[in-house]
Amino acid sequence: MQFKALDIPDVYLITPRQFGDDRGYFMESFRANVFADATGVTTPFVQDNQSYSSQANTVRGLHYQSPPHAQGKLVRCPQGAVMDVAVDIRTGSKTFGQWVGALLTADNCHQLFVPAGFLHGFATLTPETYVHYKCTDYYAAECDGNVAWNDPDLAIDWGRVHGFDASQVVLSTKDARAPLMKDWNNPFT
Ligand SMILES: Cc1cn([C@H]2C[C@H](O)[C@@H](COP(=O)(O)OP(=O)(O)O[C@H]3O[C@@H](C)C(=O)[C@@H](O)[C@H]3O)O2)c(=O)[nH]c1=O
Repeated sequence: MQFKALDIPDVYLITPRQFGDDRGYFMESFRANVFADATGVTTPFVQDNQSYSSQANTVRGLHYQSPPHAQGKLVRCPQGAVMDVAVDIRTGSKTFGQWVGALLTADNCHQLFVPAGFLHGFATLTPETYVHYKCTDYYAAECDGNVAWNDPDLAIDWGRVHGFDASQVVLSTKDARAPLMKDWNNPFT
């Protein structure tokens, strides 16, 4: 399993090792000791989530849970393809307000680790897309929050070269009403 730190420290792109044969392949998709050694994150993952999006150009995000229930997330795409994005909202961070993204597909088996203190979101690049992620804290509705996926101050590229079409975006009602960063109170002080 390979871990590559991205341009924002603490965000990792993870490539599991595949053992291929005539049947297909086997891989370990998560291993706690290897993950902790590579990232230094020892907070256990306590909840697994899966979402299914029927259409391409669906954006879920940008989401966070505020302290004391902030979540680190280990994200993968077992069917289809997504552009997965992490935005640094850690007050005082040198990379505050910056984003990194990774193409996660069922074929490349890549995973993105998004630490606590980040906004997280993804755009589906294919119909019939599943996203699975492990979380380091339980869902807490009262700590749930979001920021607009298309905030011009963030200027996120949701995967235009991979076919993402912003004019066709599919959003939840909640995400369509999300505030801009400049109008939002950051709970990560
Ligand atoms: C996230 C979550 C939602 N729910 C419920 C609340 C709501 O009624 C329903 C759908 O929730 P949402 O619309 O927030 O689902 P969704 O837009 O898919 O939200 C997710 O987006 C990605 C990008 C993340 O990073 C996740 O943490 C989560 O915020 O599911 C849970 O019961 N447990 C959970 O852990």
